[in-house]
Amino acid sequence: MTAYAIPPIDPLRISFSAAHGTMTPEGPLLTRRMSDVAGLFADEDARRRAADGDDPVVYTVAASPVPEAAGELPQSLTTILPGAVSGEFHMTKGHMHPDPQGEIYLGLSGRGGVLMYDGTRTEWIEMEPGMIGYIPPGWAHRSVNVGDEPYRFLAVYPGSAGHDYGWVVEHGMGRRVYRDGASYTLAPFSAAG
Ligand SMILES: O=P(O)(O)OC[C@H]1O[C@](O)(CO)[C@@H](O)[C@@H]1O
Repeated sequence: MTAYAIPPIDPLRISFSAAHGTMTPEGPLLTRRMSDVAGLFADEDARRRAADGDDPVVYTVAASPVPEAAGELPQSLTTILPGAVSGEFHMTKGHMHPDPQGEIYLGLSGRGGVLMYDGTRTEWIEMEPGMIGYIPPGWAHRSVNVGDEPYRFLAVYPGSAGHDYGWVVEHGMGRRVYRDGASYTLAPFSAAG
């Protein structure tokens, strides 16, 4: 199956591969390449050059068939490929839940983090295999790969939470995450340009 199931759905046994980022049974698979993330990185010219070049995959999201519908608890595996644009690490677009509800991430492989922003305060949670990152209601969230291998995590979230990407475009995310030697540093947020 490569689509969400239609409620009401039966109880499901879902297996996932931390090594391959797949779910069985499968739901929708989303692939975001450099050409899909205009305006995401601070250095938009460098992003455009990468998109016009080999247009690398920035991240994929493999969902189970559990639908994004009220009352359901969908899950997905996100894999952020290693890399950076002018030193700024690969990341997800980031969004706010228009229906303010929490979400959990479970780190599966690689090194990453969750950047959260509520419009005033910024929080950063380092993620690694075996770590749960909790995103409370009212916090926009973006995941970042700060390592040199794919960073993968399981997300579980309320099906009616929704994805508001416009909020992040309007308010930013508080910080940007840059390579700093073998580690990383959080810099003040700047608009893409
Ligand atoms: O929707 P974005 O910000 O591109 O990021 C994808 C993330 O959002 C989710 O779809 C749900 O929060 C996750 O499965 C995934 O990690």
